[in-house]
Amino acid sequence: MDKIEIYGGTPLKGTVHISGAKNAALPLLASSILVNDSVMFTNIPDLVDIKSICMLLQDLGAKVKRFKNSATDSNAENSGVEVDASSLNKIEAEYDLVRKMRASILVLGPLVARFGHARVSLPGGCAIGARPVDMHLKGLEALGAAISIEHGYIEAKAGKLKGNEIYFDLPTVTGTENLMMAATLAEGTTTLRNCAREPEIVALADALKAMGADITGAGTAVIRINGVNELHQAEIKVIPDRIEAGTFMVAAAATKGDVVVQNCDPEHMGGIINKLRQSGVVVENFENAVRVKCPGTMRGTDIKTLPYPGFPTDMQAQFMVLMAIAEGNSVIHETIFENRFMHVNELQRMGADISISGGNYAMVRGGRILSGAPVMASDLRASASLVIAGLVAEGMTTINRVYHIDRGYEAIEKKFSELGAQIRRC
Ligand SMILES: CC(=O)N[C@H]1[C@@H](OP(=O)(O)OP(=O)(O)OC[C@H]2O[C@@H](n3ccc(=O)[nH]c3=O)[C@H](O)[C@@H]2O)O[C@H](CO)[C@@H](O)[C@@H]1O
Ligand SMILES: C=C(OP(=O)(O)O)C(=O)O
Repeated sequence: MDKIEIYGGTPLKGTVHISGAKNAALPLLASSILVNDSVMFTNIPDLVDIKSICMLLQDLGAKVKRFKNSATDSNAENSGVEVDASSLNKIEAEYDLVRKMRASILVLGPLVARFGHARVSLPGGCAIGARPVDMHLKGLEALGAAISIEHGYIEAKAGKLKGNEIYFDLPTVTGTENLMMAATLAEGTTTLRNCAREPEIVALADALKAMGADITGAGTAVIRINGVNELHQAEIKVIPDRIEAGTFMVAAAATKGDVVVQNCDPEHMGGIINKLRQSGVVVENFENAVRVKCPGTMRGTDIKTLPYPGFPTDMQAQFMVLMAIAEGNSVIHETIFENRFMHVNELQRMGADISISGGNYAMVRGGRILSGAPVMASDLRASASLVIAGLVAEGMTTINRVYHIDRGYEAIEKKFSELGAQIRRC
């Protein structure tokens, strides 16, 4: 099993190029199921999760081709994917493919919308929490699908889906995406209320519109979809990964470096930039880039994870490292997932002073000097936090189980090496 070794203490310096967003690319690739033709996607990151969804689409019968698109992308290697779902001939997403990645649930809405029938393995929980899909299922029922759960599979049957009013109890990202995709081919109008407002949802709505869908309101709490009979060919470019960008920004600040994070959208990163500035980090915004420097002492600042545009839960673990070394105390309140502090024990092994209270509060006593240690990655963003801790720590850190990181960070060692870090995979 791969490990990452880091010899810490070097301030990061230079420019890093951000890849396409995993959490935008996954629903986009799933949306190709809605089209009885081919759809071309560019700026697709080279990640294990992308391979997983491509394998799932292929297993359903779609033709999936990876290609390079050096004309539009800076990371030309493997950056394009063409999906032709006209040959799709299976409506069952099997357990062996779904268990690799929760986001496989995103094929449910498109399959029912196009074929009136889908069988998708229940994705189950994961290291960060239970992660139910009840709102996805209630929404599909409201559109007229009969849902049953048997033998670990969700079965959804419908004639043609019919537009309806759907109110989400909580703003769910993949739930909003699944229902938005399902409603594009439903008869009549669907109104989704209390929607998630993440940039990835706007990106999906824009892509569906380019394919011929009639959608308004994406990025607000109310999305309206007038169903159309069919969608058509399109070429879609994936938006930059705001979480990858945020991870490099935190790493730059934590190592007291000076880094230009290129190919990102500062508009999507307000929550992250705000907290960095409150901690005393200098962040300059440009049109498609930010520059992060940390000339002086960093201060602890309290953080509460919230749905977008609030501070993202996917940046909580990385920020905790910054708070552990900043002067003063801070409280980190995780409100989205019930079990997203798995990195705390590992950070403590490196010298961080953190205690958990009430299950979802972490009290971080800052001003600590971290020291390298062997640590274990438990999930994707926990792995990223351990990489940042390793970059800051004195001496050698070895991160085990780094397969988690390959789900969501393209060429992470290469990108950090190019900024001067002493990091290698072994
Ligand atoms: C592939 C992808 O885009 N993943 C992101 C997506 O996950 P994902 O879409 O799974 O997360 P949700 O937005 O659905 O989860 C938000 C909250 O709603 C709850 N919930 C969700 C659905 C449901 O049917 N019932 C229910 O109770 C969840 O347990 C959680 O407490 O948004 C999360 C929150 O920003 C991010 O951390 C993930 O990186
Ligand atoms: C939790 C994440 O992803 P997923 O929803 O695919 O598990 C993430 O990207 O941090």
